[in-house]
Amino acid sequence: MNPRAFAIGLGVAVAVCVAVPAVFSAHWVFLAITAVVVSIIMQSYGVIVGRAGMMSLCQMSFAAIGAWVVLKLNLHDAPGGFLLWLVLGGLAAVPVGVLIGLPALRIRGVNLAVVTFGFAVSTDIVLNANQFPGTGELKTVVRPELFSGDRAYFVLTVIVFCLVAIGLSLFNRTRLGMSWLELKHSERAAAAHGVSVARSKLAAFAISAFVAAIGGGLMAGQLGLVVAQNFSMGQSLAFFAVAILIGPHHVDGAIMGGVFGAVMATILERLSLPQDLGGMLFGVFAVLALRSGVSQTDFVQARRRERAARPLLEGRAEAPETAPLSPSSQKPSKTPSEPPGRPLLQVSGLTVRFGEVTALDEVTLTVPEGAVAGLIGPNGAGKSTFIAAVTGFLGGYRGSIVLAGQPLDGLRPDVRAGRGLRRTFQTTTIPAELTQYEYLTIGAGRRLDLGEAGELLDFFGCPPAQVPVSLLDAGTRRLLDVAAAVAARPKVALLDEPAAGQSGAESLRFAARLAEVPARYGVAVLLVEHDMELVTAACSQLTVLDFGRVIASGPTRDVMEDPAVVNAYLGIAAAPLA
Ligand SMILES: Nc1ncnc2c1ncn2[C@@H]1O[C@H](COP(=O)(O)OP(=O)(O)OP(=O)(O)O)[C@@H](O)[C@H]1O
Repeated sequence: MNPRAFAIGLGVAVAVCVAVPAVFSAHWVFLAITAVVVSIIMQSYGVIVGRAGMMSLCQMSFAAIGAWVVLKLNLHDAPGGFLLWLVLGGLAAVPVGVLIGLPALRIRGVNLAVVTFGFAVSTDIVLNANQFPGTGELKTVVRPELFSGDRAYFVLTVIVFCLVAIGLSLFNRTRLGMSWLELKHSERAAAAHGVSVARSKLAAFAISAFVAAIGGGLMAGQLGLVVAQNFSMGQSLAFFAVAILIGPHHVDGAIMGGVFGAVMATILERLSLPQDLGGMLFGVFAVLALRSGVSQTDFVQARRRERAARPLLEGRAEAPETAPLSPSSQKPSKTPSEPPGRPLLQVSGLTVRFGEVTALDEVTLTVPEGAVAGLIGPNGAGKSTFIAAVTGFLGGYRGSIVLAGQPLDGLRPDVRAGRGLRRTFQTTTIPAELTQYEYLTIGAGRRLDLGEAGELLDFFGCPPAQVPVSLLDAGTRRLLDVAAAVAARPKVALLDEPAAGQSGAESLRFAARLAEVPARYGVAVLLVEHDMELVTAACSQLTVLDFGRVIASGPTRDVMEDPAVVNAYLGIAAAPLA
């Protein structure tokens, strides 16, 4: 967490805790409590909707679990008191959250929304048929002595809000927390970075359920007794709309959402406007936000980050070349010809069929330690299919894939990534709201220090680490993707057309850098490219595919001069090698 933002946030919280109880009437203090409680529930939407990008319409059902546990324990005068009950209520919602999250492993988007809405509807029915504990006995929740009055209870809710915000902010910095952002944009990219998509999704459901239930428990403490309508599916829907619109994964967004959610009704009443107007407005804005895919706080933060980063880009335009290259890679037109090391990635007899189409036919290929190996071929030759099968994104292949002596067959993509196999995609899906540094951290799977991140970015010709992805052009995003793959220090990085979108000069510069990657970072490379100048400059060995079959393989120079390759791929335009 940014220390300045933390200090400001804490200062504001203290000021609010002093000012609101001192200045506001009892009615407004009560509304302020509601606003903070809703803000806490908004933070649960922030986790599941804002960060992990999953459409959950049942957060109020999780809140109901928290309230139910608090009321039940209160009814039985359970030991520990309200604060312990609150935590137990949160914990009780966790397994339910995981259970509701299980379908999310297979479905997403609107289908997931329907499943979660189904849970909200069921909860509604159960709650309407059964009273909350203590309702019959009229036994209201006993608040902690220190926070028994509404004014003091307001302070308690603010403290809980701050604790949740700090907890989530710390968690967001962990690998799992960061992985949510990538999950939101592309599950495939997350898996390629070694993120277990299942674990990441279930963790998001579990944590969001916990936070929502804490909010529900606090609501029980505020009202004394609650009824089913406090947690209705309509409420879940309305809050979801607010969350999409405002972006409660930012603290200010959660507060705005809470204030809107709690105070809107009162404001409309005071203005003599119909209550439906609030819901309609949120509905319209939420649809707009869904269409643009950007919430209000995301938009504002992105602009702020971009403004701060622009001077860095301007400075860079004056001095684009900073990373030192070793003398051996200064002349990119020369074909590297280092003797290959021991075999690192060994692919044997790889065969992939899509129905009648044989995309790969008994392909055998080896990437030696310390090498940049090239894989070329005409469109549709099977290059991307090869990368997908080797990295585990395509099951059902025949043949064997061995990395550093360990067979990988049957393993999930994220497990293969963890074993030291990273890939990039032809189409990049880097979350635009991240900074380059944050994206590198996700790719690396560990916290990089800023110096290391800066060196990597500089080496690949990317701007400084703090520059947000939203300011990068398509070609630079591809380079960032390569940097993120290398940042993980895998054994082998498989790069699928990383230089697409680069000018001729940029691509030769990239070739020089790529040729240096094995020695500099200890990462062997398999490069899929159409740019023959780049391939010639970067690769010491080459394999050529045509209609899924290997038609030539060996040192780059020999392969490029092979008549079969010239006929099938290079054609008469093949340039003579330097
Ligand atoms: N999911 C799929 N379903 C059916 N056929 C597929 C699928 N993916 C690839 N193919 C087919 O497999 C063959 C190999 O495709 P692949 O994308 O691997 O080629 P490529 O060499 O990467 O081409 P390019 O250079 O255009 O990226 C093609 O005939 C393609 O139409």
